[in-house]
Amino acid sequence: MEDRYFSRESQSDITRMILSTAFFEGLPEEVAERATSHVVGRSHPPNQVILLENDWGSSVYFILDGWVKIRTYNLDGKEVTLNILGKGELFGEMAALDEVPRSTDVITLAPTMIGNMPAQDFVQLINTEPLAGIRLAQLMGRRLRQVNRRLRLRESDSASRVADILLFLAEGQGKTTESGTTIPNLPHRELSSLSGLARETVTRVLSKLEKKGLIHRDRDLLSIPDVHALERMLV
Ligand SMILES: Nc1ncnc2c1ncn2[C@@H]1O[C@@H]2COP(=O)(O)O[C@H]2[C@H]1O
Repeated sequence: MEDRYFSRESQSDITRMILSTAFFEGLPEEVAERATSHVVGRSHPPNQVILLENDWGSSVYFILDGWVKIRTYNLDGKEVTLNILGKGELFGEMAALDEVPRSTDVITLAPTMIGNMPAQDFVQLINTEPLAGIRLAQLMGRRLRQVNRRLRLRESDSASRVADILLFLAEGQGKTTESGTTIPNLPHRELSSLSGLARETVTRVLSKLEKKGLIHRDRDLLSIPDVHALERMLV
């Protein structure tokens, strides 16, 4: 699939989608509209590199649809998935705020639509709108909590570690419906890389969780009827 810039006519859709993300919730309309006035929407095929570790860049990215993986490599050259971000999340804020190179690679995992905001507009927004600063601090706090929890569970059993991964996907992009919280039904190799467990182990644990009624799966979605029941597994 070719990259495709959205036509001018759909720019208002892009703006609407960005304004409906959690980051902009509660911000004065005129402030949010000014901040997003230079955003360019772009759709990407799966497995497209959006950012490369150590590159310099000048944009912050809002995921409008689809999902991306945050990837780095360990000293043996093995790929490590640090996180998977979905619709409504943003990335690229670290280099934008610190004026340092990108800290990781970011790659699409599915057809993904992304809004690119010039870093200077993002920084200006954070500088002038306290609520935007709080939203950013909340987002970074959530990501730090997730990393801490993953470190704490490093030596735990495989069921706790798979539950942790499902929970943090739910925290980032879960949608709550009547049947619980739903997240994308990601390929097991991605959950394996994210949890540090073998793919076969992930497959086995997911089947057990499904038998116990802790998750349900269909082709594209995985639903968690009771998030607290999964939380109780984190030992
Ligand atoms: N552990 C993580 N969880 C979620 N996002 C991350 C994590 N590490 C890096 N990122 C994002 O990946 C981006 C890579 O480019 P930046 O360093 O500009 O900003 C980074 C963050 O937005």
